[in-house]
Amino acid sequence: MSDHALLEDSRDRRTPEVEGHGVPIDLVDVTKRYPGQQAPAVENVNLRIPAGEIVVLVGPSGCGKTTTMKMINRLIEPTSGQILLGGEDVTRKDADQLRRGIGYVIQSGGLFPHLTVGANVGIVPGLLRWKRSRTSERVDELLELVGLDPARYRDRHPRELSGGQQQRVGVARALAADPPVLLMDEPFGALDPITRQRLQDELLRIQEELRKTIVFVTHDFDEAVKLGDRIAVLADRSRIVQYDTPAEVLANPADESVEGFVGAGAALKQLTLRRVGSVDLDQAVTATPGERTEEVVARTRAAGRQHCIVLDERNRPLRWMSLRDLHRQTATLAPCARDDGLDVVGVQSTLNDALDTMLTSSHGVVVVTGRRDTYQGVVRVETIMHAIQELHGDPSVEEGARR
Ligand SMILES: Nc1ncnc2c1ncn2[C@@H]1O[C@H](COP(=O)(O)OP(=O)(O)OP(=O)(O)O)[C@@H](O)[C@H]1O
Repeated sequence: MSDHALLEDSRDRRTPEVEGHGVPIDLVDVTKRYPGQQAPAVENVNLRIPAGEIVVLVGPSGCGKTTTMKMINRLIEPTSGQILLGGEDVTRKDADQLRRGIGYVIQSGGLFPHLTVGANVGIVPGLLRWKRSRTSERVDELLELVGLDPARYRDRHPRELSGGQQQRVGVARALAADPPVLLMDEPFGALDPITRQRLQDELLRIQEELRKTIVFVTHDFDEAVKLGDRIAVLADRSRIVQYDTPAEVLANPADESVEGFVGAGAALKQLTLRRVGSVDLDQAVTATPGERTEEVVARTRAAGRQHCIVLDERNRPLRWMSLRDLHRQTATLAPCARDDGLDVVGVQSTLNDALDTMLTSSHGVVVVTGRRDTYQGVVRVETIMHAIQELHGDPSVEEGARR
C-alpha cells in the first residue's frame, strides 16, 4: 500500500473527535549496519506509522525488530536514512530530550529495584522538574489507570510485586510524562498466558482513552492480531513482507512466509479479530448476598438454569452457585468471598481468549466484565461455536442469525 493510500485509509477509520495525542512516525530508507558485521541488521526500511495507532512488528528471531524500534528513540543510531516523528527528524533532536517524549516498555519491566513503585513511575516527571505535588498526583492517576490501587502499591518495591504487576508499573512509568509515542518491546513476553491476556486487554482499554502512537514488537502472531491496528510482518534485515490490517493479513497473506506465521487454523485465528464485547452476551441469573434464598432459587429454576452468579454490592462477580449450593444456604444468601478460580474475561478480550479460558478450565461458560470489573453477562461455548461457523461461512448459521 502506498503511503498516500495509507494516510487516506487511516483518516477514514478515525473520526476527528477520537483523533488522539499521538504523532505519526516515518522511517525513510533506514539502514543499520552494526560495526564489524558484513550484512546490515536493517536494510532500507520504509514505514509509515499513523498517529494514534498500534503498529505491531512481528517476525522471526533476529530479523531486526528490536533494532528497528530502538532507532526510533535513538537507543541505536541509524547508519543511514531518516526517522521522522511528527515530521521532525529525530537525529536533529537532543537524544535525552527525545527519549523523554517517547515512552519505552521492555520485557522485564526495567524497574529500578531500589526505588519504590511511586518513585519509579515519577522518574520522568522528576527529570522534567515537575513540582512534587503534581508528580505525586500523576503517579496515583497512572497507577489507577493501569489497575493498581495507589494506596496499596505506591510505596512498595518492585520485588514485592508479581511479574504482571511489575509490567503494569512499567507501562505506567512509560506514560508518566504523557508522551505521544510509546515503544513496547515484547512487554508481555515473560508473563503467563492469563496475565498476558489481562495486560493486553488493559493496554487496549488505555489506548482507547489515550490514542498514543504505539510501536509494539512481538514474536506472537496472535498477540499481533489482537493488538495491532496494523501488522508489519518482517523478514530478514527488517524487510517488510506485508503491512496491513490484521484481517487482511489473515485473509490474504502476502506470501508463504506470512502464511507460515499465520500458521495452521487461520480461520480459527479470526476469532482473535472479534471482541467479546461485540457479540450478544447471554445473561445468567444473578444474585446478591442478603437476598432471600428462596427467591434466588425460584428465579434460577424459572430461567431453566442450574446455576446463578453471585455479585457483590458493586456489581462485581464473586462466584457461581448451583441449586445444590443454594439449598445449603440459610433463609438469606450469606456474604461470600470471590472464587479465585472464577473464569472471567473483559469486554476487550477476544473470542479466542474466551475460548482459551474455557478450554483450560473445562467450564462451558465465562463471565464477562466491563469497567471496574462490573458484571456484563456471560459467553457460552455455543456462542463461540456459532462465531466459528459464521467464519466458515456456514449459510444455515447466517440464516439463523437473521431470524
Ligand atoms: N549490538 C550488536 N552488534 C552486532 N550485531 C547485532 C547487535 N545487536 C543485534 N545484532 C544483530 O542484528 C540482527 C537483528 O537483531 P535484533 O535484535 O534487532 O532482532 P530481533 O528481530 O529483535 O530479534 P529477537 O526477536 O530475537 O529479539 C541480528 O542478526 C543480531 O544478531
